[in-house]
Amino acid sequence: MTGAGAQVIDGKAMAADLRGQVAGHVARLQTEHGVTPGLAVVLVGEDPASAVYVRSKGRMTREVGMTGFEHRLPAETEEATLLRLIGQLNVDPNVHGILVQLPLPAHIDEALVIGAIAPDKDVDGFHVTNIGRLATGQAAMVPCTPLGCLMMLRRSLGDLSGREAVVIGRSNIVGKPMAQLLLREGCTVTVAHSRTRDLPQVARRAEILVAAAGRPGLVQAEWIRPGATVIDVGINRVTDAEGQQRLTGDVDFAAASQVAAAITPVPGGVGPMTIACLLANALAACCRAHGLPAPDGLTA
Ligand SMILES: Nc1nc(=O)c2c([nH]1)NC[C@@H]1CN(c3ccc(C(=O)N[C@@H](CCC(=O)O)C(=O)O)cc3)C=[N+]21
Repeated sequence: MTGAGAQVIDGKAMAADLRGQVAGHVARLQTEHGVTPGLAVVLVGEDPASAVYVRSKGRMTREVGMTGFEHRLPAETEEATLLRLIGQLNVDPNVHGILVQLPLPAHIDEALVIGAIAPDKDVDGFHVTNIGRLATGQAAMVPCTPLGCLMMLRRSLGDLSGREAVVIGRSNIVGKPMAQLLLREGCTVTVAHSRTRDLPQVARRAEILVAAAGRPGLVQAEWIRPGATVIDVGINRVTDAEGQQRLTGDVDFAAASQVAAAITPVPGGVGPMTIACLLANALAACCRAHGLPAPDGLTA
């Protein structure tokens, strides 16, 4: 079962397709209801990697026909100032989704800031209300990265129920909500992390392996059960032997491809789907704000 070469799940193409569907719904909302979804992105500080994501989010927001609002605040912005801005965005009828780019500077309490976002505008799905809704099976705004991963898994495997899933990583933004989503799909879910004993052996149980540890090349070929579907959430900036900066995942892609049945690449896998799901969440938030049902199939 090895050596055949895994099917590469094309996140870039899936994301373009999803954005196309979002654009269709945005156009329909405009003609039938005179409503344009608005997405506000707040960036505090000058982190260059963050600035790149904010720019591509802004471009794609406009490409699908939504209104993008960008708020760039200096790194020394006071917490109270940021909270005041969120308060204004919460009541702005033209803003249906709010994303505060993380991480925030150390002097700002992230939990306080996320908690200040109106849950129905929380397109990241980070507010405790949305996490609680997800965990109890209520309609929730689902975090974009796990949502994108789920869509790719469904595309690759169809029904996920009864599958053995292992998530490596227990972060609030990926590992924990990913585990909740897989549980909701009927998977048997193990959440492994840096303290897990014999991580390779635990990983080898997985028919579905989600690597979200933030450690470049952590997952080796021997960690993978033959025929597994591998989702690589890692987006690590590394310097290669020639001194070139490049992006690499948490999985040793070349080696893993010889064992897995299907695998996502980095770049071009989870990253583009994350942004497309953000737009899908903003569309859903806009629909609900106007008493309309969120379009089927675009969210979880
Ligand atoms: N509140 C909040 N929500 C986020 O969703 C959030 C955040 N904060 N902080 C930063 C991280 C990072 N993130 C990425 C999204 C897409 C790509 C992406 O599309 N990457 C491309 C490559 C881009 C490149 O070449 O740099 C790819 O993987 O193919 C990367 C990173 C969202 N984040």
